Formats: sequence, C-alpha cells, structure tokens
Amino acid sequence: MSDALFAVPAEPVEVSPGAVHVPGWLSTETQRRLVELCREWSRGPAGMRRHRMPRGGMMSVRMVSLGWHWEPYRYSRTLPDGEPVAPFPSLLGELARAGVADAYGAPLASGTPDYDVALVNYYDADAKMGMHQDREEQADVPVVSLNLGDACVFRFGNTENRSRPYTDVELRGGDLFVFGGPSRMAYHGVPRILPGTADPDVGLAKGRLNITIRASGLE
Ligand SMILES: O=C(O)CCC(=O)C(=O)O
Ligand SMILES: [Fe+2]
Repeated sequence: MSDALFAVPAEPVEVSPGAVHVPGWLSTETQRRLVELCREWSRGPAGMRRHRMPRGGMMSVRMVSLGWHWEPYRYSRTLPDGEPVAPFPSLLGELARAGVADAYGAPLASGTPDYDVALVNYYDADAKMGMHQDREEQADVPVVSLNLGDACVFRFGNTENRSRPYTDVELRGGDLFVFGGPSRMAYHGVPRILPGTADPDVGLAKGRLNITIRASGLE
C-alpha cells in the first residue's frame, strides 16, 4: 500500500477501550477514489436500496452490501430477489487492515479471520441510524468505518443498552473509526448529519457516505 493513500492523520483518539477515532486518515485523493467506487457499487447490479425494518418502517439510510448481503438483521449470499451480491473489493480489506494497524498501533494478529463484507451507507441531510450493535458477524474482528462527504454526529455507547453512557463524536469526511475488543459489541448510531460540511474536492456534492468493513466469520 503506497503512502499516497493516506493523509498525515491526527493522533488516534481512544473513545473507549478498543474504540479509536483517527481524524483525517484518508488522503483527499483516496477519498475521491472511494466516492467514485461507491457510485459504481451503488449503481449495481444489486445496488443501493433502503431496507425495511422488522416492525415495518423503512430505514432512512440507503445501503449497498459487498461480499455478503446484509439487511435487518442477517447476512445472506443472495439478495431477496435472487440477485448475487457484488464481490468484496480487496482494496477495502487492505484499507481495513491498515486502519486497524494505525488505530491500535499494531497489526491484527496472524490467523485473524479476513475482512469479507462491507456495507456502504448513504445518508442524505435527513437520514439517521438508530442505536444498534453490529452483531450478525460470527467473528470477533474489529469493525472499520471510513467516512466520506458530510460530517455527522456518531454516537458511541456502551455494550449494555442504547442509552447513556455514550460519547458523541463528530466524524468528518476522511476520518477512520475502529471498534473492536471490549468495544466490539458497543451500541452505536448516527443521530444526525451536518449538511454542507464536505470538502468540495472529494466529489460528493451532498450527503455522507460511510463504508463499514467487517469480517463475517461465515463460510
Ligand atoms: O454510518 C455510520 O457511521 C454507522 C453505520 C453503522 O453503524 C452500520 O452500518 O452498522
Ligand atoms: Fe453499526
């Protein structure tokens, strides 16, 4: 991985044990490239869509899954209409491993299951995501989040319930956030987007993209 992929990031900030925010981790060039790739992935086949929640409401966030299809609340090999899931791009696996190494100051142990799934989330100005755990994975591998476009308030909570204590972190375009170890099962969500805060050079005129990269632990 060449150095040009990364900006000179700020120091990692530990939000809680195992949960680390690295502001400004992605270079402008890499952000631009990822925005272009997100556009390609969104077009499909098996492109971006809103999912229905078990109680019937629609999620406000639009999503596309790569590697495995996720919708509330399980992974599958194919979409509900039988379309195959788009492949997991190796670039995202490389970025995830590099992100863990920079956030924690040490690479993942050898033998750690590979990253094999990414969810690309698109938030328009009004979209939000309620407090939840990422618990459909069968492997205890840190979740890596890459952020593009508008900033948001990212609420990072505890492992017991959706309420306090939690920390509100402003995640901006280019930021990395990793949560693993004792924070792997922490509740988290996005209470709001901060419209108009994106760097215009990145090429996302409106909204926020979040790429969350995970190891499913599934065969
Ligand atoms: O958009 C974000 O930063 C969070 C996304 C998230 O928590 C998820 O996709 O499970
Ligand atoms: Fe999540």
